[in-house]
Amino acid sequence: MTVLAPLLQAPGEALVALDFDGTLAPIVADPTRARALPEAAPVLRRLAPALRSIVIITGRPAALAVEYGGLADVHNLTVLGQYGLERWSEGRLESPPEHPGVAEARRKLPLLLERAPEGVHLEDKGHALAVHTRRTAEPEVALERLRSIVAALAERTGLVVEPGRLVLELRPPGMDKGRALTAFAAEVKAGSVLVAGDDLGDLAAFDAADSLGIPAVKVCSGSDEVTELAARADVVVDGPRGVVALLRELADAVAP
Ligand SMILES: O=P(O)(O)OC[C@H]1O[C@H](O[C@H]2O[C@H](CO)[C@@H](O)[C@H](O)[C@H]2O)[C@H](O)[C@@H](O)[C@@H]1O
Repeated sequence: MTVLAPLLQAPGEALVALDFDGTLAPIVADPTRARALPEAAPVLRRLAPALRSIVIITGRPAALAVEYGGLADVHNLTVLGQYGLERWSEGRLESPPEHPGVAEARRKLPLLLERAPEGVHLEDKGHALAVHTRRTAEPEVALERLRSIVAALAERTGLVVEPGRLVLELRPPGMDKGRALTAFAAEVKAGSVLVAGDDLGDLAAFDAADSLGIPAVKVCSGSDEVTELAARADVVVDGPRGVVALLRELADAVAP
């Protein structure tokens, strides 16, 4: 029996919740160059009318995920960006005022990173700041060295640290992918859910899927970098290509 069986009982009530980087878009060294696989948008366009809804829950700014995903013309799609702070749907973006701690962290981080290993780079997402180590000579070592510096700054600025794939993000508290998924599933009255992710931030969405009280399928977009999700997933697929193949299998079943 296919792992998709819980959704196939009543596809019109099914919610598909997807992460972006590492799930729809292959991981690359420069975050500005990440793009969803070209097959992703067409399969979502095919799937969306047959399902209750599709939601992308990402650490990216919502508008950027739409742009990098080529998703602007996918209807019945909502993008919850910045771990749920932002919302994009049908071309409309809702974004809250900036947390004051972000401005303070933005001012202080450059000085704190002055002695960081060569290749550490800062991504300013407006509502959050991401410190990346992927482009350093020893990314894991660099990440460990920066952990306490970033944690101390989070403490001083009222932000929280969101760890991810060779990245430490400083972002506002109060929202995460689990809360975002729980609220969205209730809003659309989902009768079943498929949730797919690759990174530590997606664990909260896995937890939420298990607590919704509806049939849930947890999909790990597998990688050598993060192993925690595989242990919790119903199925592990081969990175973004595997995720898109699974979505195509779903589309073939519900929107032939
Ligand atoms: O929730 P997501 O959609 O998975 O976004 C999480 C973070 O993804 C991005 O960083 C990751 O992907 C980069 C591009 O492939 C890669 O270079 C980096 O090492 C990864 O951590 C993004 O840059 C962050 O802003 C997102 O929050």
